[in-house]
Amino acid sequence: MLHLDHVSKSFRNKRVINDLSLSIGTGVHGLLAPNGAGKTTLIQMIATLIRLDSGNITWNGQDIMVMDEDYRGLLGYLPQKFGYYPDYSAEDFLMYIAALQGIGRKRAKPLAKDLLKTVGLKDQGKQKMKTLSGGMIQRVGLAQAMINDPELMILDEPTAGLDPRERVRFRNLVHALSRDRIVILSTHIVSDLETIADRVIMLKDGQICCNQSPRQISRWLEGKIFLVPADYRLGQGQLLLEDELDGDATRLRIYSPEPPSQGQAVPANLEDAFLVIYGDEE
Ligand SMILES: Nc1ncnc2c1ncn2[C@@H]1O[C@H](COP(=O)(O)OP(=O)(O)OP(=O)(O)O)[C@@H](O)[C@H]1O
Repeated sequence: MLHLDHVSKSFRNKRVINDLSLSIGTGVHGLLAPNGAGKTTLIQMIATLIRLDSGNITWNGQDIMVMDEDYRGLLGYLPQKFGYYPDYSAEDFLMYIAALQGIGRKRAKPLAKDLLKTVGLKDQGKQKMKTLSGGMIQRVGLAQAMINDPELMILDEPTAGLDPRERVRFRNLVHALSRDRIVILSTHIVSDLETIADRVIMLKDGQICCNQSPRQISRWLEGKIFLVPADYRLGQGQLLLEDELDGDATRLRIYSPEPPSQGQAVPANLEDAFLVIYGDEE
């Protein structure tokens, strides 16, 4: 169990993470927030890459900074921009990562092959990294994060820049690999989480403003999302979520705490929640 206790972090005078407390158990935890909300900062603190200004982070009750290498040994991490050698083959790159983790060559070779198979790159192991597609490179990134069979895996915006097909593939892989471990996946793409996240954690003003399952989130918005005619004028407390094309006609998808004078209630989704929570931001 990972526990964050009253964690704060500022850069210059800007408080990015503000007295944040959070407990995380097994399963996929989606960290969902717009760009600049502090996802990477939070993740880098959990990965011990940057220091907290105050508060502490514990793993099963022990301070992660005190655990030091023991903690890093159970951590798998795919950073937002993951550095690799373009002229290394995927297999050599994984062997190199294994060596950094103190895994001997004899064990590393079958391990690298095994991981490449797991991420669907069995036939690309000998290919140079620079010849792989963006989606394939991210899957190698996932494989390197798995090299020590981590109990805690952190993936920072892993689907950024991937095409929709690769995104779905990556998402399914993460889901398959999440059994019996904690996965923290940061994203600003709602669809990355809708089907695979056990919990969706949203950040606002440096704090957690939502920590629920996608189903709980939909229930929270039940009876509050409506389709109304295109000429509908929004009243107080109502929010325009998006224009929806319905046959030839456009209708407005709105959030309304009370039923509007006209229109029809529709099931809520995670995107609605994102727009309701961050609707007042740029
Ligand atoms: N090393 C740093 N020095 C100064 N400011 C920083 C530093 N790191 C982050 N920030 C600022 O902290 C805020 C949060 O950044 P962070 O990268 O954590 O957000 P994010 O939610 O991960 O967004 P993105 O997806 O754009 O990276 C931003 O305003 C950013 O400019």
